[in-house]
Amino acid sequence: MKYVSTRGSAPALDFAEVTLAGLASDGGLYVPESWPQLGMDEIRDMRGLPYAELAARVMAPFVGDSLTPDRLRELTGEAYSRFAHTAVTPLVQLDERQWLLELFHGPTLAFKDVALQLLGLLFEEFLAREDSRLTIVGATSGDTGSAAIDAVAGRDNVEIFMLHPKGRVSDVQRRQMTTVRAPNVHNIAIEGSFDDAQAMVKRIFADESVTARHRIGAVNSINWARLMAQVVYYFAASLQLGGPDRKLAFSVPTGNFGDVFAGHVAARMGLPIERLIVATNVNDILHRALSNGDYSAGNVTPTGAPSMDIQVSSNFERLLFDVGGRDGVALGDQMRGFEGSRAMMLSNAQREGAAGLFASARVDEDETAASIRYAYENWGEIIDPHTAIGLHAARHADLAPQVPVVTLATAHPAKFRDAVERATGIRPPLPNRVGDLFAREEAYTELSGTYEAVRDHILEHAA
Ligand SMILES: Cc1ncc(COP(=O)(O)O)c(C=O)c1O
Ligand SMILES: N[C@@H](CCOP(=O)(O)O)C(=O)O
Repeated sequence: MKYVSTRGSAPALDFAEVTLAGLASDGGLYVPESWPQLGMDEIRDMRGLPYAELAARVMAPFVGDSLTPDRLRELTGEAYSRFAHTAVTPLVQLDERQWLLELFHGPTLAFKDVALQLLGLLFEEFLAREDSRLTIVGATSGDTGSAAIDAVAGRDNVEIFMLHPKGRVSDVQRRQMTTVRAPNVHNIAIEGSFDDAQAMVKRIFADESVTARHRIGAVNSINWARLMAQVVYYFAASLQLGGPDRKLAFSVPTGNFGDVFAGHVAARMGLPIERLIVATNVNDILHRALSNGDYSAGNVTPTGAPSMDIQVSSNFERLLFDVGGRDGVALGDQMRGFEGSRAMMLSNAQREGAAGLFASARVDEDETAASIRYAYENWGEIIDPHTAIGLHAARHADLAPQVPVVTLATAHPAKFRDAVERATGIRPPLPNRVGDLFAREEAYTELSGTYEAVRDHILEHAA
């Protein structure tokens, strides 16, 4: 399997290379040069497999020759051994139609663990082969940071610099990052938004003063391996609810468009999916883009679902590439135009290509709180604000009544205790697996929002 850049001019790479590269050298994102196809019988045969085994089966075509099937199975077995639920991503039925796919049973309580527990192992595996080191630079609106740090803390051949927007993540999220004491972990709080942090990360990849001295790697969903691992739970949910012989819809709380793009990949591989509902908060660039083609980024508005306080959604570029004719050169021009003006209109081909599978909804702060309350009062379920946005969109989706709708429950409610308590009066306790989070000392560096300050800090502290 080879991977090509969405901007058409970076070299094609294999899976091991793409995992270590993160971002393509032309500023684009890597995607498989074609989608592996699974037949209906092949998908049916996967029913009943343990999650780690299912993961190895679904991912095998993407991994290609980079790992033997046995080694891939060993790594998925190890990656999912730390989850607190034997199903890894269990389904919970809410009523005859609505379901939750709980993705927060990993060590740091959000869906990011599903991919990052594996990515940490993949880094170790591929770096060992080259006797090489990786300097990871990442941006987080709260959840990727802790999941990535958990996955790489203490490993010899990687170090991680994680940027979060100061004051814009929950106290639990911040502490899950800043209380990890390992010599290879560096937390940085910047003035600004997640978009600012993500733009700096992309600039680091293109900055020769850094890349000449350090091999830079990515843990954000710009890294293809992140998305690949997220494809698996679409199969897991579908197989439990009658797939591939019954179509499901998925409602996905969306920020950087990684999670829902993984659903698009599952559909491209042959999994029958009725609809992917892109649920945004008031930072609604994706809802505008999908409903009227207007992809223009305003300033980020802080909300009670801070992990989705994102305007520039990296993985949307992957969708535009895939549904808009896979013309990397043209898309490169379009994306560079967007980077200059922060605005663009989708082409007709891009809009029509997306319309086949995607729908979208914008959910405001009052609706989010009402959705948390609704889940509690009607089903006794305590859900976090991100999940609540997905559930609101699921309940109001325009779908045939017989189609089951699975909302991706992306974070544990305890990560956003204040918002949940405001909506329900109940303060969800932190699960034991996060330990004495509030007794541990925090350590992080605060930097101004300038690129130079961040770059110089990395150059000064990278081993
Ligand atoms: C809890 C939670 N829900 C939803 C999202 C949105 O996921 P994505 O960025 O893959 O669209 C994020 C992070 O982005 C998140 O942390
Ligand atoms: N919500 C994310 C934002 C980064 O998204 P990623 O999936 O590209 O890593 C976070 O919590 O950090």
